[in-house]
Amino acid sequence: MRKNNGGHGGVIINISSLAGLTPAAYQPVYSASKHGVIGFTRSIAALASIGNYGVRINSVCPAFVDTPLLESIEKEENMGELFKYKDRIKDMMKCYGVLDPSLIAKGMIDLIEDDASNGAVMKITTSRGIHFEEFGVQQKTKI
Ligand SMILES: NC(=O)C1=CN([C@@H]2O[C@H](COP(=O)(O)OP(=O)(O)OC[C@H]3O[C@@H](n4cnc5c(N)ncnc54)[C@H](O)[C@@H]3O)[C@@H](O)[C@H]2O)C=CC1
Ligand SMILES: CCCCC/C=C\C=C\C(=O)C/C=C\C/C=C\CCCC(=O)O
Repeated sequence: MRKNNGGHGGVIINISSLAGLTPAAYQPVYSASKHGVIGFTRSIAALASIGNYGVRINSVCPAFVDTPLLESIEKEENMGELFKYKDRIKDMMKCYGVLDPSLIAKGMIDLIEDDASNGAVMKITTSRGIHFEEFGVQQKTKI
């Protein structure tokens, strides 16, 4: 895929979560993995820019989305000792709302079409729709 390796370039979008930017008390391991996705995305995006890969790498961080994943909290085998908190997670879904998957698709198309976005961290919530996390260190670099 890398232009400097015989490829044609392109766009990679890594799927993180709002739980990759905020603490998630009832999903600590999930949250840690999603924080890792963001760190990896931003780092490899910086390398892609330095190395002239012609590949843009971005990440998307949705809040709750209406998919079968949300049903996973109903199973003790998934939640382990945190199963006792499942009603608190359901309360959060009621409080913040649940996004339609079509909005995540729109956000991803926006990232594909925006050739100025590399290393961007897109957030998608019911309250603010599609928007971006701002970091102190430059997050977007043109490729
Ligand atoms: N649904 C939500 O509220 C949110 C989901 N996300 C993220 O979005 C991504 C997609 O999640 P959903 O569509 O909601 O989940 P989902 O559970 O509805 O779909 C996940 C899909 O991944 C497939 N899959 C699982 N393990 C796999 C493997 N080892 N190799 C290949 N395919 C595998 C499953 O068969 C399933 O089709 C995940 O990374 C999730 O963490 C992020 C924020 C919110
Ligand atoms: C084994 C546990 C995995 C369970 C995964 C289930 C759901 C995953 C959901 C998410 O990734 C969404 C994460 C966090 C949303 C948190 C808060 C929403 C705040 C919204 C807002 O500020 O408007």
